[in-house]
Amino acid sequence: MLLKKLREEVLEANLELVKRGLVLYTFGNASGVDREQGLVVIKPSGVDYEKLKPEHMVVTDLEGKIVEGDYRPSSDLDTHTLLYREFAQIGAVVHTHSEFATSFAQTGRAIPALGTTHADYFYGPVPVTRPLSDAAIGGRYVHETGVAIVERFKGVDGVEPIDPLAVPACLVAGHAPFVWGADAHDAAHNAVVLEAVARMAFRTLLLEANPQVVTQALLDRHYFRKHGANATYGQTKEVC
Ligand SMILES: O=C(CO)[C@@H](O)[C@H](O)COP(=O)(O)O
Repeated sequence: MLLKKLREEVLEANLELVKRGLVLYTFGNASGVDREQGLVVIKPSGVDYEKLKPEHMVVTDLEGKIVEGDYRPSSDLDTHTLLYREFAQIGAVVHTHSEFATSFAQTGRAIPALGTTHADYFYGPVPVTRPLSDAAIGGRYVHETGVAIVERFKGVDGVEPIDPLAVPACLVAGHAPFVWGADAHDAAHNAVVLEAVARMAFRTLLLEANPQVVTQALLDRHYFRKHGANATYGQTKEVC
């Protein structure tokens, strides 16, 4: 059985989504990548989380071709593999339907950075993709989802490019969040925090107080603590 340790890490990340209430039934998924072997381990499609075991995970190459597995890979495989190909420094991807982040996604709204909790994890608003075209619905929806995320971070159509290491999440308009990290544990952790900051933002905006968008200094506070005082925003990325 290939990649035993990575399978266990990806399983733990999938179960963390359930434990933290970010998914129901078989919703959502997690995957991890072994960059040296160019292999992805992803959750099987439609299998109850209670029954999931490391040996149920599906192993594919970076193009999504199945290398080892008795189950169908997650239906979101194309999005995961595209993100691995385009965001060369990420080690894992998580997709959830967590309630507050999904509410922002369903309204096509980015999650604004309204506090230090947000700023400590996301170097600015958590963006939302363009709406996916009707042509994308159906067989190509999952692929188009990945394309829309990558285009948003590359700054296609004149929007500001975003460093995926500085903002490890994106809301898919009309759908839900995709989140990533250095490894499966980190990606799941970021997904949990994303839901927490989405909930805080939702309630802050409801209070209709004059939300204090965090200052550059607050964004920098954690970013340079995490990436080093000499880091330069954007240079930590290998995104083409
Ligand atoms: O977003 C969706 C469906 O809208 C998927 O993420 C499902 O929620 C989980 O599908 P599998 O990973 O079990 O194929």
